[in-house]
Amino acid sequence: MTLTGMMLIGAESHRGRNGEIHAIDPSTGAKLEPAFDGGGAAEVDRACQLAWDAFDRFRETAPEDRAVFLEAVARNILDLGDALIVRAMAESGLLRARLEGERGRTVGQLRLFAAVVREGSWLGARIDPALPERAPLPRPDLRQRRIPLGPVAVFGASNFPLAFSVAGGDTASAFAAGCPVVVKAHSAHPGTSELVGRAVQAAVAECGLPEGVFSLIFGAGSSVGTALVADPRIRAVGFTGSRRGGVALMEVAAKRPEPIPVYAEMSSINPVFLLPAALAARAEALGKSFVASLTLGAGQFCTNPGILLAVDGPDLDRFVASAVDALGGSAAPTMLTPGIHAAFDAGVAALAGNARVATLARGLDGDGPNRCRAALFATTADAFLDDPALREEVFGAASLLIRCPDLESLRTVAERLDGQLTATLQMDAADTGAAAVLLPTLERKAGRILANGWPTGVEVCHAMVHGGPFPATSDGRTTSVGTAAIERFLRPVCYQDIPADLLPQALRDGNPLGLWRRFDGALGRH
Ligand SMILES: NC(=O)c1ccc[n+]([C@@H]2O[C@H](COP(=O)([O-])OP(=O)(O)OC[C@H]3O[C@@H](n4cnc5c(N)ncnc54)[C@H](O)[C@@H]3O)[C@@H](O)[C@H]2O)c1
Ligand SMILES: O=CCCC(=O)C(=O)O
Repeated sequence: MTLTGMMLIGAESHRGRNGEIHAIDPSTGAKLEPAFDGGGAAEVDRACQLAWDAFDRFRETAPEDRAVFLEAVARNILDLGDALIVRAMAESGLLRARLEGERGRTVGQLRLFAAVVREGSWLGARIDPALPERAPLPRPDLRQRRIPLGPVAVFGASNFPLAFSVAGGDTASAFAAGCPVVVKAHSAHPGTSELVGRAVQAAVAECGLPEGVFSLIFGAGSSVGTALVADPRIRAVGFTGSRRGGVALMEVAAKRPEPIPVYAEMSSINPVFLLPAALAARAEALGKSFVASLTLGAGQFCTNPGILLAVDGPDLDRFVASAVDALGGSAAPTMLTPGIHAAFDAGVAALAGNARVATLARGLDGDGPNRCRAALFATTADAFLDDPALREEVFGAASLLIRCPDLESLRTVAERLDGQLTATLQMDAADTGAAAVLLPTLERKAGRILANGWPTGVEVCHAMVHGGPFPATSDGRTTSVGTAAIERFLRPVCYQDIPADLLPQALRDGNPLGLWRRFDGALGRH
């Protein structure tokens, strides 16, 4: 497929007039062709109107039809073949194996949501039949199902050009819920976005859905994103990116005459607790596996282990020696964009220049622009508690070890942490007591708690939580990965004494969709 540089507004390919966006190959610094047209208020208005016009029809598509649509998107992405991988490699600096894996995750995610849509429990069907004889008052017939919120604005993320972008988890879960989607493409990978966007656009047409189910808009800067979130026809937002960007969009959404939910995944330093017995038993192995997680994909994961906490002593010294050795020999991969590389270098320079922080190791330098030289720093619990700057995310392969005098201080530091996507315990059986003391704190701080693993690499499944209290996300009640992500885009409606032929299929007598429903309190296929 030849790239055109045009936006996709419903079924049309559309030329924009608001400047040009060029992808940059971060491994060379070279501009990539073609130029992509920037959109503006006119494109936002048209895409939102089409999305609104499509909403009532799309939300009442039969579960089977919506599932077939999600599967068509997955198939069309695979049909793009190697051209998609080659373009994504050029635009992101990510390696082929990583992007092929990410494509598998993206397609698998779409198919998983198709299965969820077919299964139907997301409809949350409940029926409390009328009790006309009840005294002192009769009960009316009450039936509840969940309906989609309306058109969703999705912001593609720079660090997962497939799995968190145009047809990534936000889009898949919004489609599954029955919401049309308007994507604001990330300017780091416009070609990848156009390719995937065309795959989605074709699926909409193949499935006979209204064209406004999907649009894709480009735009440098903040104006397109701001206009999209402010548009009254947009009813929810999915975002993965910087804390600054996410908070700005939360403010736009909150100031609307009708505020809407923003599901922004923003900033997390993912603490890892190295508990004493685990350190005593396997400090060297932990040092190596930590560096493997830290340097994966140049550390450009929101789940990257950005701080380590441990009780100081000889076992921690063994961990440090092993980690320093592994990190000192780690190559310098290309980062996603010059801006992300500059932010990483600035964050590392700030830590290196902090009088209460020691630089333990730096990775190898690399030839070429935008290289990520991994970094490991150390500080004390007191310094960490005193200095809020030490709690900020440095996006990339940088981590800070907090040497704590004892387990009590480990817990004090844990209590001071901001909200996190993950918290990890490296523990052996003899650490169970210490872990049990930390657990209530970690539950309050994080969306996912791991034992003896590393936080990078998020499973897409039913039990996953990729979320957490602010600033990890804007709304810690939800997840952006896994099938529970569909919940973000639904709301309940109760039908009281509504005549049978007006009821939605999900709530009709005889259960025509064969759903699991809660009937008078009992769950079953009633
Ligand atoms: N949490 C994560 O997973 C994650 C992922 C990628 C980047 N980041 C962080 O974000 C930094 C910048 O990277 P990025 O470009 O991917 O993220 P970003 O937040 O700058 O941009 C993400 C998207 O939001 C839009 N946007 C940003 N600010 C906006 C505003 N004020 N109003 C309207 N739209 C706005 C951008 O145009 C882009 O489409 C990185 O250095 C890193 O610190 C975090
Ligand atoms: O960067 C955010 C997502 C991280 C992720 O999905 C993973 O670690 O697999």
